[in-house]
Amino acid sequence: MISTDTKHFLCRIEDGIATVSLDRPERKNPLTFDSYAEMRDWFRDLHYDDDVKAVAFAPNGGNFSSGGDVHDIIGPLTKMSMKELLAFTRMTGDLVKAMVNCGKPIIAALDGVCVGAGAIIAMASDIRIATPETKTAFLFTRVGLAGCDMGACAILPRIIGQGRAAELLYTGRSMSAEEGAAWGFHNKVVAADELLAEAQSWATRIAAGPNFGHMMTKTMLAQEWSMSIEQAIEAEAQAQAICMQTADFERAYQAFVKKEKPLFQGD
Ligand SMILES: CC(C)(COP(=O)(O)OP(=O)(O)OC[C@H]1O[C@@H](n2cnc3c(N)ncnc32)[C@H](O)[C@@H]1OP(=O)(O)O)[C@@H](O)C(=O)NCCC(=O)NCCSC(=O)/C=C1/CC=CC=CO1
Repeated sequence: MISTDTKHFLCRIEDGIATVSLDRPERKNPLTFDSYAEMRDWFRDLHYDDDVKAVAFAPNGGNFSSGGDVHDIIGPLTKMSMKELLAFTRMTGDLVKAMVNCGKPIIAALDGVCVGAGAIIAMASDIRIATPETKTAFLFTRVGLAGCDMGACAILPRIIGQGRAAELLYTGRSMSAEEGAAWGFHNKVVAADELLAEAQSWATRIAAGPNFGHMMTKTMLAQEWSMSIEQAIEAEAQAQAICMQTADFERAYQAFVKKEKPLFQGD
């Protein structure tokens, strides 16, 4: 196992899975200016890291994240110029872009508090596993802001539908794990003591697949929403043709012929 902890979050890499978590459990893991930027840079770099095939984004101390740090961020924001404010809001949006553009599937393990920017990180992940105690709230309106933060109005309706997204983003109310599962936000709900193993098991299963193909799937999942069906079919034709030139595609064929299970290597 390799430990690549950063200044603001914990990171362990084992068998191609990076398990990361925010590291301020005593405050339920809020994000500071620096931790947003560090995480954005980490996801940007991860796209090019061949040692990591998938990410498990874990809670710490029973909570996922309490969102933007009220003392480090919310206070100072009230005194900033428009130029400084825009630099901040663009930087936070860049974290979501980095997650979406990173070609590695991200499995979020959500427990306890998952609010504000924490809910956004959950939303920007590919798969979400929760516990019965998980409470997810896009509570931006509760701090006097618009619900449309970091791409929420584009991404959340795709996951749970426009009406439900509107409800959560206008009211800032908490979505329970049960509701999240019924609405398609949570892929699965498990007991808290099973959560991390469950998320890592999803990550391991996905990492054992054709990683180049996964990168294409992730890219297409993100990009095809703004395409016509014709454009989407053409984009997938091109993506799949490229995948047909990979060694993993050849391996799958050879394994089928030999009646074996393919061992994908991501090339
Ligand atoms: C609902 C809560 C998250 C949790 O409530 P509860 O379980 O009762 O726990 P508490 O006792 O309130 O909290 C434990 C201690 O942690 C401190 N704390 C909690 N949240 C934060 C935070 N976000 N920043 C800093 N510190 C936090 C809390 O003060 C306690 O410490 P003490 O014991 O020393 O007092 C509840 O805590 C809560 O509502 N927290 C605030 C949530 C919030 O408003 N988050 C920010 C939303 S906005 C955002 O996420 C992002 C942006 C980015 C983009 C643009 C603009 C703004 O913000």
